[in-house]
Amino acid sequence: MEESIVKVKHLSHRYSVQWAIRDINFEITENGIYGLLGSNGAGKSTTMNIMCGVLKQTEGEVFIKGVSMRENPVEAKRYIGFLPQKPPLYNDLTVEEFLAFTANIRRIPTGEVAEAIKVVMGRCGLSHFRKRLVRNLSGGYQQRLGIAQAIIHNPAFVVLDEPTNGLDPNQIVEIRHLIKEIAEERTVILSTHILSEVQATCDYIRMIEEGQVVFAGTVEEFDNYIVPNTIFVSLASAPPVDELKMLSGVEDAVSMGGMDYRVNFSDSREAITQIVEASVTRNWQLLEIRMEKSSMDSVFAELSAKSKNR
Ligand SMILES: Nc1ncnc2c1ncn2[C@@H]1O[C@H](COP(=O)(O)OP(=O)(O)OP(=O)(O)O)[C@@H](O)[C@H]1O
Repeated sequence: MEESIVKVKHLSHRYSVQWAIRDINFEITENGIYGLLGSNGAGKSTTMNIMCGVLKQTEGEVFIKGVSMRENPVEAKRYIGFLPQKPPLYNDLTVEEFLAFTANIRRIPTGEVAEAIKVVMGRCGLSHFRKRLVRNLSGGYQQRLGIAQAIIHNPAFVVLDEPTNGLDPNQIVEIRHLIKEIAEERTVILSTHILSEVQATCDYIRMIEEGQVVFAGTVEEFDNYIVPNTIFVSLASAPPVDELKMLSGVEDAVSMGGMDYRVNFSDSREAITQIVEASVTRNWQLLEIRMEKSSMDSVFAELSAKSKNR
């Protein structure tokens, strides 16, 4: 049996009267970068805080490497590195001092602290700034330090809550690069409400909306979830849609109003060839033909609407 890295079972949480998350279930058994995607207030931070043991759930269980976070929090937390939405940095310490403080909290044996700091500063590109006060680091380097404190004890599982939030475009690229590097050796789960973030960084997606998981799969599956690959066709002299449906390679066609059609195909090359040929011989006056891949944004909008209509 594959070893479970993290298992979330029937997780629900209520702040006073309102449920923030309701019956969240998932299991991660393979390394990779997992995106927890959802709009603001969807329940991402609540889920991450519970997974990392900084918030106690109302119902359900979280297991990290088979260890219950509720029953054995100290042991479960050994396997986790966590960068909360607001990085827990101390402005008046230098980078090195802050990492020494973190190493202590993480119970790294005294004799191993210096080496652990050196390794993590190298990994996160912080070595040049070891003597700099945290307050004097740029936003991007503060985030690097936030990631460094999350991995200093070499955890198998790293949780990053909105790791690129508030960074400028260059810093975002650098942090994404760093996340990919640290994920080479471990499982990373990151939250974001930005679709392009998931596309650029993640292998898998869990989408959460109004406290419930509405999608779980690979980024590619997510992209194709609602609308399968189709062909968009625009014909100035629009024929009845049935004529398109009769063409070989075409499985179905719908009129989108005016001159536009969406065509489902069994064979894309055959369908395109047939449409182009027919538009010449039957004088349909082809204006445009292109493959359509559902955009992440449209999938996101549809999934959000679906979860609201449930
Ligand atoms: N401490 C709290 N007390 C009461 N309600 C809270 C608290 N923290 C979060 N909530 C509510 O719980 C719901 C989920 O919030 P959560 O912060 O988990 O969402 P999120 O997906 O991380 O959103 P964001 O991207 O805005 O941080 C929201 O409706 C939020 O208002």
